[in-house]
Amino acid sequence: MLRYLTAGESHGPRLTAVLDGVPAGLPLTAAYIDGQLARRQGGYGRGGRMKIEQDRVMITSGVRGGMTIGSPVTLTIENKDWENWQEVMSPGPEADLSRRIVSRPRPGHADLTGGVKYGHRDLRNVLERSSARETTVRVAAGSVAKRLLEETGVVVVGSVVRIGEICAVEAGMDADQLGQAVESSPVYCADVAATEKMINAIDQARAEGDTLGGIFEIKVFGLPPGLGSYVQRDRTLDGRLAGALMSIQAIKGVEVGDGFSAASRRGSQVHDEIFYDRHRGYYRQTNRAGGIEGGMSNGETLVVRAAMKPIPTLYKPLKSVDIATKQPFEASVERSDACAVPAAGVVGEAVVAWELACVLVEKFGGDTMREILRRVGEYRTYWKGF
Ligand SMILES: Cc1cc2nc3c(=O)[nH]c(=O)nc-3n(C[C@H](O)[C@H](O)[C@H](O)COP(=O)(O)O)c2cc1C
Ligand SMILES: C=C(O[C@@H]1CC(C(=O)O)=C[C@@H](OP(=O)(O)O)[C@H]1O)C(=O)O
Repeated sequence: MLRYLTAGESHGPRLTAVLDGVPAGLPLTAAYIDGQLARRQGGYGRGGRMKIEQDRVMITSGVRGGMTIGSPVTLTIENKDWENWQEVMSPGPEADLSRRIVSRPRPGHADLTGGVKYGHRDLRNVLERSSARETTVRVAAGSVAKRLLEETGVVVVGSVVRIGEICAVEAGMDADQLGQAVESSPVYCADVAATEKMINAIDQARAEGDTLGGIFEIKVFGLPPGLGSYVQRDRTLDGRLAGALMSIQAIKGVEVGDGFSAASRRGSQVHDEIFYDRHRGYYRQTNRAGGIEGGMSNGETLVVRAAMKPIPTLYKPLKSVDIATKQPFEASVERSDACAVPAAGVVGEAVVAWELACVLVEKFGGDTMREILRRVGEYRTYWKGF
């Protein structure tokens, strides 16, 4: 069984993840994880914090000589901003808790409800952990899953398909084409014409003190069929993926395949007819189901989308109430992202990769990559001839 926990505050010294159940014999380097971390930092629309951070992972257990050894993998990432926050954020008695107190909750953030729930009158104790800074180490964990999937021939590619009102046109590219198009775009969008409009929309929102949300899409190529299950509802692959994507800060909707639009069409216009070819095995001519039927991968490309709300911290003030004075105020903001949909897409890849690695390891078992690869190969042959 694969599992992990993360820890760390946004302005604390570092973020940590401990990954348990990673099979032995997986080639893994810090450089590979750093590449994914850089992608998360790179998307257009980020604020001042990304100019301070240069995320790099330290692997402090579970890997020797570039290869996992089966014991827990510990990943840590430093917060460079910690230097500016030591007096406020120090875990020891020397911390000056009277400085930078937050008593003004932001609408749309965890501040107010988190403060009441945990009894914090200084809402900093809430925002430090609710912050999406935590997604840094989730991307690091997801990178290990991505590596595992790559070894089995599975490729996960995320792309931005909407920023605010600007929508990208579906391009129908294969894994390589899509990956290259996305990587070369400042907003990780495969549609070149839409990209420019998206950048303009972000710039305009920022100039007006406002923020933008959008939609990213994750496609997974080469996934073996039969991952997930229909036999218990908490084992359904779509259920697990939706939960993982919804757990990302500011994600408010998830759809699989045609998702919400399928609700308005007839069954004959929605379901993907089944065909068989001796060389290809079972296949579909359409993929409206997005590669999942009955809670299991069905061998077609997996397609999931997630909708992100606009960033809640606005330069243009929203009304709120100071919890110390109970007086209304209009929030003042030090810094914030204007749009983080491209970054969220990279986080989306990571959480999807993690869930897929979990169900793959559940189905094919094995303490070693060698066992997993052999079983995946046998299963793909079995499926074709079934
Ligand atoms: C990559 C990323 C960056 C984010 N950056 C900010 C930010 O700069 N300011 C902000 O207020 N919210 C930001 N958010 C969103 C908040 O973290 C999120 O809205 C908040 O934790 C409340 O959770 P909820 O929106 O899921 O209800 C970001 C989210 C992601 C995924
Ligand atoms: C630090 C990251 O994102 C942060 C997520 C975030 C929030 O409220 O979620 C608020 C901002 O942090 P700060 O208040 O320190 O500027 C973002 O920069 C990151 O993605 O690495």
